[in-house]
Amino acid sequence: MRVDVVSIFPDYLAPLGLSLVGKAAASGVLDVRVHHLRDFTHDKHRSVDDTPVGGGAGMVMRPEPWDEALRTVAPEGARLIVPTPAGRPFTQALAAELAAEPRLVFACGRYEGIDQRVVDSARERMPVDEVSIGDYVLAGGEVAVLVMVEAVARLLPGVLGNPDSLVEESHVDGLLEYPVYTKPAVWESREVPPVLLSGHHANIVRWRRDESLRRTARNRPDLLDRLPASSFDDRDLSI
Ligand SMILES: COC(=O)c1ccnc(N)c1
Repeated sequence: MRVDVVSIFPDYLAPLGLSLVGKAAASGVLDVRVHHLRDFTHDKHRSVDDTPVGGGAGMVMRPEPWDEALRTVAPEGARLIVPTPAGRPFTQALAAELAAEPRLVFACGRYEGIDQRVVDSARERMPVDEVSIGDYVLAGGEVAVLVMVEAVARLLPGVLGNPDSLVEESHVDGLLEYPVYTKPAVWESREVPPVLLSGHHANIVRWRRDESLRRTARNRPDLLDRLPASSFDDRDLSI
């Protein structure tokens, strides 16, 4: 997968060279390229923003540099992702969808955002998703790109040492993941749940599902509402 990121703060994307994503890039599974938006300006001041039409506070990012950048960086076949608080929610399902794409381009907005005509124009050439990583506002899209690229990269074949880790994790089966424990069996008088030491696989599986349901009911009851009734058996209702 090739990933291109356009930003006025390219250094913000340096963490993409580290850890899991960095290893994926080094192994060739991921080809990450960061571009400075100001390289697509032609005035003396390399300006990328201007005052909002219709008034209002702040500045809006000009269409011309963005259009040139995206036409240069995002050829046919790429999928454009625009991080914005006004976007559709970024979810594990969307991460999985994006992980199947051969080429992603991320446009990092700053100020009050990018002139909407840039997105409208790009939509005539490629799939465009305006995506939010949560119900809060950031100073720019760069942090959201770090989040999304990591969530996508870890799903790519060969990136995670043990792909089984992807099977039982939060949001994969619609539930939050169960609590995990390691040695020692007793730590500061706190015991690991005995069932986990029982060696009884079926009981361990049952206990873990019960804990997933309890954690989901406590922290994300909205997720339970989305699950089909067939996801639950009679025992679940007693939790
Ligand atoms: C400037 O971008 C943002 O503030 C942003 C991007 C993606 N998700 C958010 N929740 C905010």
